[in-house]
Amino acid sequence: MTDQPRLPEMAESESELEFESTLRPNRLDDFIGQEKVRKQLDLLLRAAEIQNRTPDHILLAGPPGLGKTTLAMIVAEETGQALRLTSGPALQNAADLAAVLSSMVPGEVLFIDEIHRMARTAEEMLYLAMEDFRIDIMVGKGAGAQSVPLELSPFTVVGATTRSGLLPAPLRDRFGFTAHLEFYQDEELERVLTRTATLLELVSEPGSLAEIASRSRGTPRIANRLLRRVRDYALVHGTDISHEAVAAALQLYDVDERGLDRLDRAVLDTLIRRFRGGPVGVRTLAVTVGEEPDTVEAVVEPFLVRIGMMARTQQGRIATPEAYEHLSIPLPPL
Ligand SMILES: Nc1ncnc2c1ncn2[C@@H]1O[C@H](COP(=O)(O)OP(=O)(O)OP(=O)(O)O)[C@@H](O)[C@H]1O
Ligand SMILES: [Mg+2]
Repeated sequence: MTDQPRLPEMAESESELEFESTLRPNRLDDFIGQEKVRKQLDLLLRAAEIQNRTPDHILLAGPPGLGKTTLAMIVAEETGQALRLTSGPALQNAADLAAVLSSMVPGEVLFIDEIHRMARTAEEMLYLAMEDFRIDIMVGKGAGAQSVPLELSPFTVVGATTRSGLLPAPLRDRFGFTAHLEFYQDEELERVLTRTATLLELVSEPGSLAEIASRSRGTPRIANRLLRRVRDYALVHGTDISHEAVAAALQLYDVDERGLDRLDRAVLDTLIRRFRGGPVGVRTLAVTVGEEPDTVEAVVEPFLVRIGMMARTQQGRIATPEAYEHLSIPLPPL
């Protein structure tokens, strides 16, 4: 899916996807961090098990790389049900969704990634399916077209979105539970990296994984990616995952001490130099740096806001004094 908000710096390749899937925890207990969401999900799944019914529909919301797909797979694993994968962009009309729904087995977990990008007609069919486990299929064309009801076996929808604000309220309301994934603490990312290092049989100097964690923008996917680049460096230079390897590899890939990459810095630099620190709309910023607005909105902005270098105002985005300081640009006189 090329137009999905992409993490900057390194595009996803086939091997990247493989790498990610080998690192996905399969059980809720192995999922690191997100304490609250884990407890909420655990309760929901256990209650359903006791009552011997399919769990409520679950919406997973949050920025890319925080574990939405991983959690969807865990839901299937924990309930012992089959997982069916589809995505918003693949559901371009009601017929696409009808084809998926009519072929589901009872109890199945239907994972709809990027659910905010579904076609409107498919969305309307999904409301009905989620609520009543029933859809109306149109048979025939033109004046002779007829709507035929089709009963479905109960199933659980797990939707994932990086932009829950774009979901129409009626669709949002059909989910019994919405999990809001938060950025991870450095200490949690260090645990993610320790787990990855063990799986990849890497030897690391004390503190070096913490160093990578602190530059990973609160995101497990980025932490794992950076570790992979450091691993490359260590491999080529015949070292362990040392502090020196971390520093050298991250410098090579333009990741600075605070975890900002080239795109983050370009956005801040544009905001400060071209727009005099703002306020400016996030889309204008994106177009000016030549990046997809979705990427800037879903990936860059949340990170910069979180680390206090960008602020959102009614009029648009502004650069904070921390941003000037980080880029070594003098603050304008008041
Ligand atoms: N809590 C976690 N513990 C361990 N590993 C994690 C955790 N969350 C994510 N990961 C790892 O990070 C990678 C990205 O996670 P995942 O694909 O689930 O993110 P996502 O939220 O679906 O991202 P996107 O919005 O881009 O689809 C995976 O390889 C997964 O192994
Ligand atoms: Mg995903």
